[in-house]
Amino acid sequence: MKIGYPLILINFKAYSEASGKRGLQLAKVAEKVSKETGITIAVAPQLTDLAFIASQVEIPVFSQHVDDVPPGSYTGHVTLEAVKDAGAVGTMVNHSERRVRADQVDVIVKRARSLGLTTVVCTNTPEVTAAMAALGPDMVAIEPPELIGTGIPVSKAKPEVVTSSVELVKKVNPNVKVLCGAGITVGEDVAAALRLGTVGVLLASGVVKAKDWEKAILDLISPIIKK
Ligand SMILES: O=C(CO)COP(=O)(O)O
Repeated sequence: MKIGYPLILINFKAYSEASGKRGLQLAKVAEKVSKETGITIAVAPQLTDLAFIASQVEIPVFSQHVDDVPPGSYTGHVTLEAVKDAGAVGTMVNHSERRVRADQVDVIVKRARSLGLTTVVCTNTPEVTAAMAALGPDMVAIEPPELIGTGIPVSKAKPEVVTSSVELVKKVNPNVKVLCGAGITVGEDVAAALRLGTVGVLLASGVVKAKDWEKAILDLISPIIKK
């Protein structure tokens, strides 16, 4: 499954609005808009819904988290192999709501690469973004935790955090793509994020909690749809 840029990655988190059947409905809406516009819209459903959703849509599906353990006697853990078997194209790592240690990120990124899985490592400051970029993920997603869920977009409230993250990643590992997230809800927030040098956004409540998912997604991508 090809991931194009700019990328819109919708994190369903543990929101009841996007779990079970509703999660599939939202993924189908994302797929519809992606197919109609040619913009890559990826989804990160709850783990319990991942395999079912991945089997029903032709857009990239990510896990929200994985553990740094191999298959084996690890009760309650989530392995990279399991999310790959479930149909995921990749995984988020170290989200501020599901932090893991840097040494675990290192193991996960290396093992994901060997399995052909795409990694999006979440970070909270430019310095942490640089450190995580050094581990060689496919993407980093800079998300100041204090803005998450506020509707106050990082790309407008803290543009300097985004630009310094982009600049540091260019220095440390220019192969790593930079996303940003936290408070992103409308097209202008996405346009601002792209102007700051990112190649996409990671978001949740602006879509998951919207009354009209299709309208919310179309608004988000309105600045990037080929005129
Ligand atoms: O945590 C986030 C995405 O992973 C951002 O959340 P919001 O889009 O709800 O601010």
